[in-house]
Amino acid sequence: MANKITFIGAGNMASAIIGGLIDSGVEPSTITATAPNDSELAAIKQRLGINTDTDNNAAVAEADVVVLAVKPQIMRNVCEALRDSIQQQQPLVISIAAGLYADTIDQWLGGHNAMVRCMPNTPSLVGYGASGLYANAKVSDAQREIATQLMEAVGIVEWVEEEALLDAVTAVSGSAPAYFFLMFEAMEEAAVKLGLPAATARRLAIQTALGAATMAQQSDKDPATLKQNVMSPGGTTERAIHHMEEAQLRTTIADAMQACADRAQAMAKELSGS
Ligand SMILES: NC(=O)C1=CN([C@@H]2O[C@H](COP(=O)(O)OP(=O)(O)OC[C@H]3O[C@@H](n4cnc5c(N)ncnc54)[C@H](OP(=O)(O)O)[C@@H]3O)[C@@H](O)[C@H]2O)C=CC1
Ligand SMILES: O=C(O)[C@@H]1CCC=N1
Repeated sequence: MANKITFIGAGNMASAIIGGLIDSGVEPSTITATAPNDSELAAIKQRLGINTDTDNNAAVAEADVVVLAVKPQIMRNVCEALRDSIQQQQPLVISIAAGLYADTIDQWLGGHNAMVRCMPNTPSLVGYGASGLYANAKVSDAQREIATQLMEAVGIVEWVEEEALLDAVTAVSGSAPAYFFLMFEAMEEAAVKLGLPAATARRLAIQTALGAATMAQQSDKDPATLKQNVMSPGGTTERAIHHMEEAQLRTTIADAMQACADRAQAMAKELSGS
């Protein structure tokens, strides 16, 4: 693992990764996070015991790895203000921003940087993250290994060799925790209509998702077979699944994921000015 990691931005995604890193045994004193707002930083410092700074340049000065974790829309200003420090320090730069090309960020940072683009997701907080990674040509094998170790500390890692595939990663894992949370909301609402107390419904739905995910992960059977094993002929599950297929749930999911990937691509074009 790298000696010193600095996160530029200390919001939802950065704090999920930092929380996961600390739980996996990374020493909090080796991590620094920045944000413009002192009170937000005080809370994260107290909760996680890491270093914090409102000065991005100072936080980069001794970093081996700099994780860019601000919103895509402000990335340009943040990077241009960091250009001299990054050029001097030459850290491995990892951007977690959706829809921003490695080349675009590299240019904003002055060029010739070792850049990894990472698409993580928020379950990193609990060690169940799923991250897609892409490296530009400046990234050495040793730096790839550092990026792998960093993100494996909070979940699984898949490398892609074509940057455009990160848009698909965004659709299948980066944004996808929200799809499952929507499913929990919908199942809870429906179960309440069926008469269950909300808290009971929520517990049952979440535990069932956990069980299904764990089975799908551990079993040598594919999801279609596992689904079939729940569907007794003429029984209850068959009726529910038939309803979902009739309502074109698969098409809805495919369209939603396409919209997600399209949005990532459109953001990259808008924000790079191309
Ligand atoms: N949320 C998610 O599930 C995922 C997010 N991402 C990517 O992660 C990035 C961050 O998203 P998310 O964590 O959700 O966003 P948040 O808004 O939660 O976090 C952004 C952080 O950046 C800070 N910030 C704002 N301006 C500056 C600045 N000039 N210098 C340093 N820090 C600054 C914010 O501080 P303040 O609050 O004070 O403005 C905040 O701490 C985005 O690029 C997004 O695309 C990727 C995958 C999943
Ligand atoms: O919604 C977004 O734009 C970010 C990127 C992936 C998850 N959240």
